[in-house]
Amino acid sequence: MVQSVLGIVGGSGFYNLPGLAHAEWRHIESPWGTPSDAILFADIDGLPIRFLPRHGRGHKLSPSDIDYRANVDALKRAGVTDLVSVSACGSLKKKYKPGDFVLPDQFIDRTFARKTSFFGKGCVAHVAMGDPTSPLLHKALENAAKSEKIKMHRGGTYLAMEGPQFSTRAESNLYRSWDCDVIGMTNMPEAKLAREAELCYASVAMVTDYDCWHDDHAHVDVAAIIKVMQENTGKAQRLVARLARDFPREHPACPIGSDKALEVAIITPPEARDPELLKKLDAVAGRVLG
Ligand SMILES: CSC[C@H]1O[C@H](OP(=O)(O)O)[C@H](O)[C@@H]1O
Ligand SMILES: Nc1ncnc2[nH]cnc12
Repeated sequence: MVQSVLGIVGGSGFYNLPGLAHAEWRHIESPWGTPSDAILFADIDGLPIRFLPRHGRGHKLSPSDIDYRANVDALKRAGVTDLVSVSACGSLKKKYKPGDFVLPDQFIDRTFARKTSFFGKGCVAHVAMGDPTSPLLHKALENAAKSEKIKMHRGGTYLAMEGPQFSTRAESNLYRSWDCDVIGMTNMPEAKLAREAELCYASVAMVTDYDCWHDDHAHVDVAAIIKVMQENTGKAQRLVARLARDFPREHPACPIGSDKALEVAIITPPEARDPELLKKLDAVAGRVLG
């Protein structure tokens, strides 16, 4: 049996998880770089929780400066089996209002200045990304939202842009014409790397604004985002606490195979693999590389 360890990546405005038992910030080293911050080790009703503030406490890292590989690797080293991202996002449709929570089940990656894979020269792997999020995590998050009376929309496409500037109106309308639902700057390559690390992944996208396409709303700015985020953070913390209390203590096998993603992904044969790269892959791919 594999014990569940719930990882939480806190986005803008979500830098701490107060009131947890046995809470302790621990620095985890990663061969991939420097994680955004120490990881808060704690538990809720006996379920181990590992919390990492994505931009660091004090919001010191922009979306392009975050070392997503180091973050996912450090969370894997900290024992995480299931990873929930909590993010601020802009709404690309009228039906998603500031304060609403969305559970995206698809992503479009428009980022271009980030390291997107643990694999490469000396060990090539191609993981499946057709279904990038975990249906079991979605169900658990939906139930937690229901119990906490938080409005949540299940499903939708999250457009990940590079930033740090917000979109032009032409870009925003382009993404709307692609039928995207919400926009943010961080869930890619995070979701790809979580899959490579065989972590079940889900993102809670908390709507803070209507980006810049909506005639009846002012264009997005950070002050407005912070205001909505302050209202949202309490809700997000309640959601996480409820999710943890009701979470299965034994990690259930992922119905879409996220927790076994590497079994059918590595194409480089053992004799051709680079030993230096294999050393760095000890946490994310140790299960299959031995
Ligand atoms: C502070 S507004 C823009 C910023 O907020 C979101 O971050 P996160 O996903 O970590 O909550 C968005 O993606 C941008 O990075
Ligand atoms: N409109 C927006 N675009 C990109 N990232 C965001 N994060 C919050 N609102 C956003």
